[in-house]
Amino acid sequence: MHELGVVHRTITRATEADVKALSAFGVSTIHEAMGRLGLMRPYIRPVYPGAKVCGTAVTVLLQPGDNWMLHVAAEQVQPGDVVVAACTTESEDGFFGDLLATSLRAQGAEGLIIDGGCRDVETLQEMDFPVFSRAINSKGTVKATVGSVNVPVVCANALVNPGDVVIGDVDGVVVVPAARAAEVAAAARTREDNEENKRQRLAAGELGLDIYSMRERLTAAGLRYTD
Ligand SMILES: O=C([O-])CC(=O)C(=O)O
Ligand SMILES: [Mg+2]
Repeated sequence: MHELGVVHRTITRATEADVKALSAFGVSTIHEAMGRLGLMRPYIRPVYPGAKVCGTAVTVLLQPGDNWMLHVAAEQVQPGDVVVAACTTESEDGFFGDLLATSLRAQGAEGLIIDGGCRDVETLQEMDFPVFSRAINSKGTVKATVGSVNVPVVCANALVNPGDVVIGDVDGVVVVPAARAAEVAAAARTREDNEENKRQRLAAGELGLDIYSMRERLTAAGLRYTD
């Protein structure tokens, strides 16, 4: 976030196997499985219903109202990447639309996460090119000031290093450090198996109060029942 005017061409991506393992889980499960870390702020939303993405981060540091670096980033994309664009300060301009989506897809990108605005949403939906953004905004941008590509960025409150795994769905966007990807995928599997057991018991009418042995602690906390 502090290096301006730099493109790192060599990055270490999480392995394909780890990305595939994480892609089986939702954002909420992954965020819990990694110790309630890695979540972007909830103002980042899918631009159309059903948008989902999972892949390795190519990071972009944008300047406000300027989308030059997205064109620079397109050249660094490899199949399976997700472009993650942060900005040096808050900006909700429409940095991205269907032309850039066409370019990113041609390079193999899976989607875009942007702490800024996005436009051409109807076409993005037709293309099924998933974008998660902080705004939908027609306002155009210029190409005048350099930022960086593949530097560590803070995007909507989450630290993203190039090569990390980013997962987006209707619940939000979570970032898993490349070095933790296998461990987090295993923890997510355990968590999901455990949830399936709870789901069945709750559906059968058992109460959370009993499944989680809450009664004693509630009494100790001073909860009283009256008839
Ligand atoms: O071209 C731009 O500045 C952004 C856009 O609308 C597109 O990529 O289609
Ligand atoms: Mg456009």
